[in-house]
Amino acid sequence: MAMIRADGLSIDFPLYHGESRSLKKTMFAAASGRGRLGADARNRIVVQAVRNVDFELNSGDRLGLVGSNGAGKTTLLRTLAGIYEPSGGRITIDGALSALLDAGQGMNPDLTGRENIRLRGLFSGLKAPEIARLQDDVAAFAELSHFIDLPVRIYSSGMLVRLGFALATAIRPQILLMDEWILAGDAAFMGRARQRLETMVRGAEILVLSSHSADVIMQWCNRVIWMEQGQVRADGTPDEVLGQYLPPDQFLQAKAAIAVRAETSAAAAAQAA
Ligand SMILES: Nc1ncnc2c1ncn2[C@@H]1O[C@H](COP(=O)(O)OP(=O)(O)OP(=O)(O)O)[C@@H](O)[C@H]1O
Repeated sequence: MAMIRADGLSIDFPLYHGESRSLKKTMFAAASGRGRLGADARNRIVVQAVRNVDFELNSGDRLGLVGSNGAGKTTLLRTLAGIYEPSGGRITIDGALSALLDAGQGMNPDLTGRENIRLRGLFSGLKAPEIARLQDDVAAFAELSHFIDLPVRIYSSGMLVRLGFALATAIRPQILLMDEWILAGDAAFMGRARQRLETMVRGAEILVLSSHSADVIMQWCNRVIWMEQGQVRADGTPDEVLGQYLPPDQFLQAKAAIAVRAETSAAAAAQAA
């Protein structure tokens, strides 16, 4: 069973040369009222990107992170991925984790798509027949046709997203972290990506997704944390949290769009039956 727990988690970024008295003054003045700058134990000025955050996620939780620019969503994801060390508090993670934080992350741009898949398979300890299956699965899902045998550096951003997503979900992680770059995929890909993710999460895994799109959060998540200035402002179901986070008209619009989509797919399923 997968699990993630954050206890009193804080992440500070020191601002170098912060010892300078005039810079300190300027920074504190610039931040007055926002409360995002502080000083660490060595009296350096720090940006407090995440402050005292607590949550626990268990198998089946699909968490959406929302909040304005600079709220701390990406920093939180990167810390869960092990890229940043907490400055305070702790994170406990139980389960194999895969992070999709940048399109092209972990890929060698000079290798072809197929070679990159092979590399990832080798890195994950797979044997030759398993790597061959992985290559088939990823190539089929990413639908890159002949581009799969061309260097990744010539891929469009959408192609890179398709390959990255297919790869990250092919070697079934128990915990998947995603930043919103996945939205660079086109509508048809997004539909297939959601299905693949739903199958994965139905197998009792955990998803953490940061996005500015209420639509995506409503479709993909069953829990939402609203972050502001590095802190948790609200934590609950998508309806509870997005109802507070979004202006009323935008919330109703997003709900209506989801309802229409559900009706359309139910009608399509009935027709196919
Ligand atoms: N490497 C860094 N060095 C210094 N400050 C940083 C660094 N990374 C992020 N920050 C600061 O931490 C705060 C949180 O940034 P973060 O990128 O986590 O926000 P976000 O919620 O993901 O924003 P957005 O929606 O714009 O992507 C911001 O004030 C940002 O300037």
